[in-house]
Amino acid sequence: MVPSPDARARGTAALVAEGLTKRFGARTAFEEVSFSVDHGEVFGFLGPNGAGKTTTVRTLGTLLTPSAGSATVAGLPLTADNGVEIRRRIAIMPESPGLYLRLSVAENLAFFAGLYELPDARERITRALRAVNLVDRADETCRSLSKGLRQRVGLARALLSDPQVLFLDEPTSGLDPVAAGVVHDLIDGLRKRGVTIFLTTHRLAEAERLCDRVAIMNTTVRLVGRPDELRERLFARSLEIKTREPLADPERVLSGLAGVESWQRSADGTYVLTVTDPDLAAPAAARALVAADADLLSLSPSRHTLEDVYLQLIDTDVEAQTR
Ligand SMILES: Nc1ncnc2c1ncn2[C@@H]1O[C@H](COP(=O)(O)OP(=O)(O)OP(=O)(O)O)[C@@H](O)[C@H]1O
Repeated sequence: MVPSPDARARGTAALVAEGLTKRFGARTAFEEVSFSVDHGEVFGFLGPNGAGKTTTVRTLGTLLTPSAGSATVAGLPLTADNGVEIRRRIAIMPESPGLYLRLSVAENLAFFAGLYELPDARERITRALRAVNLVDRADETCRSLSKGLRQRVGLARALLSDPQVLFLDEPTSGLDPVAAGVVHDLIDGLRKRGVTIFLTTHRLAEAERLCDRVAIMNTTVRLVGRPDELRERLFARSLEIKTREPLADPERVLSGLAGVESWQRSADGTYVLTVTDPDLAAPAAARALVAADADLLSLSPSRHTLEDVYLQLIDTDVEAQTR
């Protein structure tokens, strides 16, 4: 599971894409995609339908040949000559786990261990079943399993080869929140064991919970960073103030405060202060409100979610296209 010590020692990234592009005839699936993923990182790849996420996974996974650009996968340049060795070092869990429904869980895993020509198949299958908490379901046919359990068998299949880099394409697609939560916990467990994970998802809360960094993708990579970094980069910092009654003279109370650039009142009556320095602005605002005899209900920094960041970027793209 853990990347080979020599790869770590060389300080190579687990995954690098530089100007990677894939076209199908006149249609561009993705273009000029560049990013780098560190060993042991969980890297989220977010984007709307048709953004090129699955095609990127298939290209990095050596199933498609790029039209332009270059990449390094699990320490090896992505070339036709390296295809076999790259496939030995990685695993891809596609959106649909691709199991033989008439075979049992263990039979499926044995079949794939044979297909991948893996040594010590029996131990690997036991380890993979343990990793996804399915030891006691090993003899059940996959047909009899729920979608969530089949997804876990798919994950066990991907883990058979002890991959250095694991590509998870929409791993919780179609799962209910409880089943999705189980998959999240399993992904957390893999991260703790040092597996590098490249995760495509539509679920922004999932990316926020699981990923060290995310790339927001819409044919090309629009933004890469930690979720909190992206929030800061895209949104001005602000403070939200709720009072029991509207302020009689808000301009007098809120303008000119230390660390505050401007203020406005939102439709629900909250005062939103755009701030340059929250450490100065929050106490200054609290003092001013007390001095004005206002009944202060709450004063807190505005919380933007990764979903806000995503929608802001994707909306900008839609606007640009319709202009
Ligand atoms: N084999 C193919 N031949 C032609 N076009 C393709 C092929 N595979 C993908 N495409 C096109 O490439 C674009 C990107 O598709 P891709 O499936 O990678 O997007 P995605 O971000 O994974 O979308 P979704 O979230 O809906 O799965 C789409 O316009 C798609 O129609």
